[in-house]
Amino acid sequence: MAPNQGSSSGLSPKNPSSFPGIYKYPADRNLPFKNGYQWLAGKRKDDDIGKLWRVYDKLYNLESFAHKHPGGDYWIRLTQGTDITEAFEASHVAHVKKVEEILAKYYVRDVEFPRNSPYTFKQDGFYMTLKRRAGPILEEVGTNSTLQIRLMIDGLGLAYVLLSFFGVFLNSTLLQILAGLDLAMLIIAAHNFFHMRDNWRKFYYDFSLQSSIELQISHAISHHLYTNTVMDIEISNLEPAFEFLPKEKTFLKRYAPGVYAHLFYIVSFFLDLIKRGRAIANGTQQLRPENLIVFIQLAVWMLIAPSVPTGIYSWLFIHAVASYWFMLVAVGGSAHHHPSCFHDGDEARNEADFGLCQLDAIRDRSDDLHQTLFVILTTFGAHSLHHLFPTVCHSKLHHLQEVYEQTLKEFNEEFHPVSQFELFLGMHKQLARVEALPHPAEIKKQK
Ligand code: HEM
Repeated sequence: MAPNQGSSSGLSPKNPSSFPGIYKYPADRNLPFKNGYQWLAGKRKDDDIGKLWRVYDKLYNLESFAHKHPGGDYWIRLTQGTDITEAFEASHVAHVKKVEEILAKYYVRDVEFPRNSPYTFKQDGFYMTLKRRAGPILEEVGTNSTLQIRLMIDGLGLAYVLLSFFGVFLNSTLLQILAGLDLAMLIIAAHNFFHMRDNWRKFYYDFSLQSSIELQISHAISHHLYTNTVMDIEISNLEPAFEFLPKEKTFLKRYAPGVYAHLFYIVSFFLDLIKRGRAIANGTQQLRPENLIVFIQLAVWMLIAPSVPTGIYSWLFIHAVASYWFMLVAVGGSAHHHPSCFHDGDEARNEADFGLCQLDAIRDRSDDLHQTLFVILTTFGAHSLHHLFPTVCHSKLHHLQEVYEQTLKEFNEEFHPVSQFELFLGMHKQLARVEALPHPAEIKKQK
């Protein structure tokens, strides 16, 4: 199976990606109502390694290791039958030697065909150099959450319970709006926790109509590891409403989202809930206990509200506010959809170093360096460092700033942050963009 030589001319089944590395159009990419589990099933077809796990060009049998995995058994179980090279490298920054020694114990055999991924992890490349520098720092300060950040998220959780209770009980629109905003901030904070070593705070995510395990697949495994490529389900899930990849688009596709985006943000969580219900009903997804949290909320609110219809209305209203604010921050002001960010279809680097490709697909916010941890935690801040080291708690990322800047300098790489307002405008410009960006080296020359 020879890799297809991709080009910058856009996407088609024959030429699926800017990266020569992606040589198959992702299986089931365009399935309607697709969820993360179906994305993984598509990846299993593409990676084509049976029931084993692939890391680089070796296959491992991690079946008996899953329950011993310090990061949580579900990462291993979910990814059975797939190439986990990106997940393996990006998840383990401290104690790398120990992790590699454990992996070696589960070796089965070599694999003969190339990885269906564009990314490289050369030892003298940007990412592995930075990782080697970050390792000892993280071994000293730890990767886990601090008391301060735990108090922040628990405070948001408590505030949500109180605001929603009194908002529904008193039928107060103001308190319900505050509850919805608090819920959106709570789940953005919970996003930090579902990336990390297994911990219960990830379940704060399930206080909303979204689901922590679904996001662990669609966000942590798909979006984080294949950012803005055809393999990023956060891109394909929004299509055809939002077409972020640069390619031929009708006038409506380019400009109409500016009109309906805000309506979409309001209903987005409800669409996710309907999609989950459908997937559970047709057996492509299992009902999990945490999926019931939102229905328990509904039942309690129906009981404490002045009337049953008011309880139902309050539930719809609070989740609509949460959906709107979350989507506005996550999509409307996303650090990935500025028109200067790489999107599949743009010209790719010749050497697709994993870390540099991540950075090509991100624009940091210019004021993040001066922001409080609370703002970083509740607005997807410090995005570049978070993408490079997703399993490291946001409270520890600042320890890596110095080696990050030093390594960028040594590799002669610069990534200019932009303001939050530019990110909001940029998202609409990216939707309208049909021209491919030139090669990153060309962009640098033009600056
Ligand atoms: C889908 C692939 C994988 C994912 C997403 C993943 C995720 C994680 C996460 C989130 C942590 C906690 C990191 C931290 O606290 O710094 C972790 C730790 C760890 N993982 Fe994995 N992992 C994966 C595969 C593997 C494999 C294949 C092995 C070895 C066979 C492994 C061995 C370990 C070990 C030993 C630790 C503890 C490291 C330490 O002490 O800091 N993981 N993993």
